[in-house]
Amino acid sequence: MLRIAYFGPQGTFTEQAARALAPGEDLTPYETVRLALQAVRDGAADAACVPIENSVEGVVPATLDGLSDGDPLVATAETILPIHFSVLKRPGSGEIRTVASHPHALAQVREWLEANLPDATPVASSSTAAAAVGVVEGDFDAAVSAPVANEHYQLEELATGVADVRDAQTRFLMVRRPGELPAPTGADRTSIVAAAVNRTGTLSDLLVELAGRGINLTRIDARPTRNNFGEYRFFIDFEGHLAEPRIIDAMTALRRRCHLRFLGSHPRADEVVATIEDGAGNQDFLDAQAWVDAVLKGEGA
Ligand SMILES: O=C(O)C(=O)C[C@]1(C(=O)O)C=C[C@@H](O)C=C1
Repeated sequence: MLRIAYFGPQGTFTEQAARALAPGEDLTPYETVRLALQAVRDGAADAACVPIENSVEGVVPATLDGLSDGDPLVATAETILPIHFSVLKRPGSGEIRTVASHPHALAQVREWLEANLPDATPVASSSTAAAAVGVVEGDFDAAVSAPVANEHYQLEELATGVADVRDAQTRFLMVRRPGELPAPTGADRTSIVAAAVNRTGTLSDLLVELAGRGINLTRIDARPTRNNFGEYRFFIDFEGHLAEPRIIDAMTALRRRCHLRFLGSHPRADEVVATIEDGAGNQDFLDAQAWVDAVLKGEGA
C-alpha cells in the first residue's frame, strides 16, 4: 500500500483530492503543505497530495515555494475538484463574531460573508479543516470548510453551497521523488521553474522558446527567490510531455538560457488535448532532425 501524505488535517479539500488520486492507499494528514512535501523528501511518504491552483484565487504560494526549494519533487498526476463551501458552527452556539478559514477559501466567499455575516471578523487558519477544528475547540465561532469536514467534526451547518463564483475549481497535484515519468497521452501538462538573470528581455527570451515551437502555456506565475529583492523565479506550465520531440527541443533551448527545475509531465485532469500548430508537431521535429542527420552523413543536401 502506498503511503500518501496530504495537506490536512482530515476534512480538507486536499484530502478529497488525495482520495480521488490514490483510492485505497494509506493517507496521512500533515498540518502544512511544506510538511507534506518534506515527508516525501524524507522517505516517510511515497507521494504527497497538495493544492496548486484555484480558478478564483490563483496559485497556492506555499506549494510553489515548497516545490522550488529543497530536494527536487515531480508531479505525476493531478485532479480538479469543484469548490463550494459549508459554513460550520458549534451546535446551538449564538452570535458569530469570528469566521475562520484558509486565506484562499476566505477570498472565495468574501461577498457571501459581507452579505450574511457582516459583523464577523475573518481569521486566517492553516487550512479549511483546521478552521473547523478551531471551531470545535472554541477558538472561532464559525469555519468556512469543505462540505466533507462536517463528517469529521461535530458541527452544525449554518449554510452550504457557499461560493461567490459559481463553478470555482481547484487543481491538486500528486508529487513524488524523481523517477520514471507517466507515459505521454497527448493531453499532458509539463511544469518547470525557470530562474533567469535579471536583465532586459529575459522573460520574453524564455517565452519565445516556447511560443516559437507552438507550445501553448497553461499558467505562468512569478515568485520572489527570497534572496535578492526584485529577483524572481518563473513557474511555467505548458501543454505537452517531456518525452515528446517538440518539448525536448524546447527544454534543451530553455536549459541553455536559464537555470531550470523540472516539476513534472503528467496527464491533464481536464483531458484537453495539446494544441499543435502547422509544422510544430512531433513528426515535424523528427523529420527535420532526420534531414539534418542525412545531410551530415552526405546522404542529402
Ligand atoms: O484548506 C483546504 O481545504 C485545502 O485543501 C486548501 C485549499 C487551497 O489551498 O486553495 C484548497 C481548495 C480551496 O480552494 C480552499 C483551500
